[in-house]
Amino acid sequence: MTAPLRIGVAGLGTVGAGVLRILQTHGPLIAARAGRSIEVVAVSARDRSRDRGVPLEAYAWESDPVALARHPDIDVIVELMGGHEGAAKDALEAAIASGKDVVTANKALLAHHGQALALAAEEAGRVIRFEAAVAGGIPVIKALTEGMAGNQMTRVMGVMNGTCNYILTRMESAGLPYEEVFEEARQLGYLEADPRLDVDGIDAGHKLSLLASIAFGTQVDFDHVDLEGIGSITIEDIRRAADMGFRIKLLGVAQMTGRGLEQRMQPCLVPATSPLGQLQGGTNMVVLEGDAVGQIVLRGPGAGAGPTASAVLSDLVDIARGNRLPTFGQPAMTLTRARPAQAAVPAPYYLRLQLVDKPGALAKVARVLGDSGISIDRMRQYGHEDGTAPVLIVTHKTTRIALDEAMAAFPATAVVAGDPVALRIEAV
Ligand SMILES: NC(=O)c1ccc[n+]([C@@H]2O[C@H](COP(=O)([O-])OP(=O)(O)OC[C@H]3O[C@@H](n4cnc5c(N)ncnc54)[C@H](O)[C@@H]3O)[C@@H](O)[C@H]2O)c1
Ligand SMILES: N[C@@H](CCO)C(=O)O
Ligand code: NA
Repeated sequence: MTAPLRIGVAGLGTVGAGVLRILQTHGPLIAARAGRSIEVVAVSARDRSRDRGVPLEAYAWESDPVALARHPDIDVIVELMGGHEGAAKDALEAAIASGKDVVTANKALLAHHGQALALAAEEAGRVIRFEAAVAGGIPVIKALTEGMAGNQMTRVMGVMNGTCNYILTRMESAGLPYEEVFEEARQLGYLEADPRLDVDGIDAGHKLSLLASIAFGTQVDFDHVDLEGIGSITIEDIRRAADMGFRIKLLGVAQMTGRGLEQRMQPCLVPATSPLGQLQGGTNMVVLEGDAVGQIVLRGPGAGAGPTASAVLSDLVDIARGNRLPTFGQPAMTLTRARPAQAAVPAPYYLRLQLVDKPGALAKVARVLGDSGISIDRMRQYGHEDGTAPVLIVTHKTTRIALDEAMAAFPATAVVAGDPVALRIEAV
């Protein structure tokens, strides 16, 4: 058998401990598959004494992750610390500079510095692999980079933040408001240390930007992901959308349009009967569309020790086998800088308005929409409450610009109470 692949693990939290557990329990199985064993030489974390439920005695301890990255007896650094600056970035750069391959679960770091790190790795003849960083245990990077290598990709999309999907589906099933379910998610330990990463769509946006790079051969461009979180989604909209046959999801969509690369991570309505509409709880789903194969739907756990470590192991086995893929599916120097699309491809929208009970109110709203070139597909009015009635409108395809123009004109009609809600309906 070939010499073992020697690894150093930086970060021994949920994922790091999960990786050690798999290596400790499945060592022979993995060695048989990889053609060589994977041996942990040294580990690093902040607190040496903490009980992680896995024995650490067999490994050397490095208190400094950068020193670990420079360790002379290590071939691969597995970075599981997190954060897009500081220790994680320093450790990756040090690893590459000292001739090591890298496996990481750190979507934030790659979303911010992916292109520079990929260039540095390729110049040094090293690889960076990050299956765990996007949709955790779902082998989506592998599917895209290898399984779909013969396709011109047309669209990638998905629900890639389990916490947000948990919150939205729990609001619907328990009939609870956002604030209450958010608190529940916090108590269950689902939220990132900074919950804005989850609920503002940032974490999912990081993941989308990485998929978009591979799918479209473009440099990672997280700054141009159009981000909108789930904080303003109300139980009322979840219920009304359900009445019209939809579910609300924090959905990421990336597609190359005639006007440039569109990247969006925002709450959208999807048909309740579609695979995305059916997705419950903390599960992730990624939809990959290629011109030759059509649509592929992948569903599975996007977080947690086992699923995320499973993805890390897949990268390690690849490296052990000598499968040395470019970071983003093609050499980093050949990735183009995408022109960001200024406006999203037109789509139908869901509009919820609180209409004042006056003769001709509906006609006034319809006129405003018509004046902005928006045509109505379906409409539903509910019973009056306190002199106003909720009205739901599903439009035909329109642009967000036209919709914003119409919404800006609503106050002048004096028949729309409060702020209207507009959500895009995604064809999935
Ligand atoms: N937890 C998940 O389900 C999940 C899923 C996908 C991706 N990820 C990613 O995996 C990475 C790790 O996540 P986690 O949930 O295991 O985190 P965690 O907070 O449980 O563990 C982080 C570990 O890194 C160590 N660490 C952090 N900063 C350090 C520093 N400056 N120096 C030395 N050690 C340091 C900590 O001591 C700890 O052992 C992150 O990038 C995260 O985004 C996590
Ligand atoms: N906070 C993330 C963890 C996995 O990246 C989620 O909820 O999906
Ligand atoms: Na993955």
